[in-house]
Amino acid sequence: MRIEVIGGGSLGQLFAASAARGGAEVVLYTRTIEQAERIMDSGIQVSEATEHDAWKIRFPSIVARTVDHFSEADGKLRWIVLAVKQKHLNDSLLAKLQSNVRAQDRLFCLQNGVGHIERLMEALPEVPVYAAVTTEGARRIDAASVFHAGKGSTSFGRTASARQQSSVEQVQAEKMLMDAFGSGGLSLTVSNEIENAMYRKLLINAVINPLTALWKIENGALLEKEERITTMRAVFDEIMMIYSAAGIEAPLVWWEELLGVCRATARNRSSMLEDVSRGDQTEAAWISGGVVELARRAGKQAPINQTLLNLIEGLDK
Ligand SMILES: NC(=O)C1=CN([C@@H]2O[C@H](COP(=O)(O)OP(=O)(O)OC[C@H]3O[C@@H](n4cnc5c(N)ncnc54)[C@H](OP(=O)(O)O)[C@@H]3O)[C@@H](O)[C@H]2O)C=CC1
Ligand SMILES: CC(C)(CO)C(=O)C(=O)O
Repeated sequence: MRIEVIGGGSLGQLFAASAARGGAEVVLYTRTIEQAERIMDSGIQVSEATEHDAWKIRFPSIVARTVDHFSEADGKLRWIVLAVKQKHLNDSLLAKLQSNVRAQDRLFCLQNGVGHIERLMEALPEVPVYAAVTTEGARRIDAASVFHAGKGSTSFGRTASARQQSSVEQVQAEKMLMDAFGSGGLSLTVSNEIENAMYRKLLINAVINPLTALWKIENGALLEKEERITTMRAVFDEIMMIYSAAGIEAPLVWWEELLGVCRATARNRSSMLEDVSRGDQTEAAWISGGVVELARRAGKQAPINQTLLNLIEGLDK
């Protein structure tokens, strides 16, 4: 089996290096030639937070090329791990996928937020598209090294509109993927309710990310002031109202779980705070904007999430 990872950032380096460590044949596609050459020369180093340890994976266990070399598979089972950000999923990358990804391939999408799975399924109607929801935390150090900041797990599955009776090939392909990543140190499980995981993660990101980015605080600091908790609750309640109108099952215990994520990631700077601090485009359009779109489709308004989106986009360069 071959695993091809598109995007050599934080998650891309972690997933590519882990799959290679687990014995899969791995190709990592980078945006720049400099990064591909650097990885071919020195490999990828992964620093583990928990083990105070670092490990390295080198050519020939891992091959790096620029994304211009991404092409059709040679008939072998191929998983394509899409590890770019939402903003990178532009027409040019979609066209590249349309030209080179076939029905026998499988697409594994790690993006936070919503909207991308529908878009990919529409662009690639023959291809099995899997949504992946991960609690792994990774931070790119440089072109060839990554910090595995938080050890988590990843659920993956096909959304209801695409889910069919599992074929033997599908079950085998999913098992091979789980085995490869499992041997490399990443825990993956197949989920038959991936939407539930996606909407739970969307809610967590839609509350934590814009507020931490606007207030310029670490995740744990959200719990330090009454005004912050009251604001979080207002965003949470609006999303729960929209989920209910959209027919999305969302238990109230998600509030406690959200507070738990703030505690568990207390010293983290959210990805949106990081993007805003660097002056980069954020994923707000697919997070707060994703909530606004869900509301629109359910015939509801989302004034709080719309305002958060405007505030964040107003900051963007
Ligand atoms: N990091 C994390 O811990 C987590 C991230 N996620 C989600 O995963 C997704 C990826 O996040 P993350 O890894 O942090 O993002 P990064 O910004 O670290 O990585 C994205 C990478 O994609 C590369 N890229 C952009 N366009 C292309 C292209 N056309 N072809 C090939 N490579 C390209 C970028 O290259 P270059 O640097 O050269 O521009 C960059 O290296 C996001 O949607 C995020 O929300 C989810 C959970 C946890
Ligand atoms: C869970 C959380 C909020 C952790 O920081 C995250 O996913 C992010 O920063 O994007």
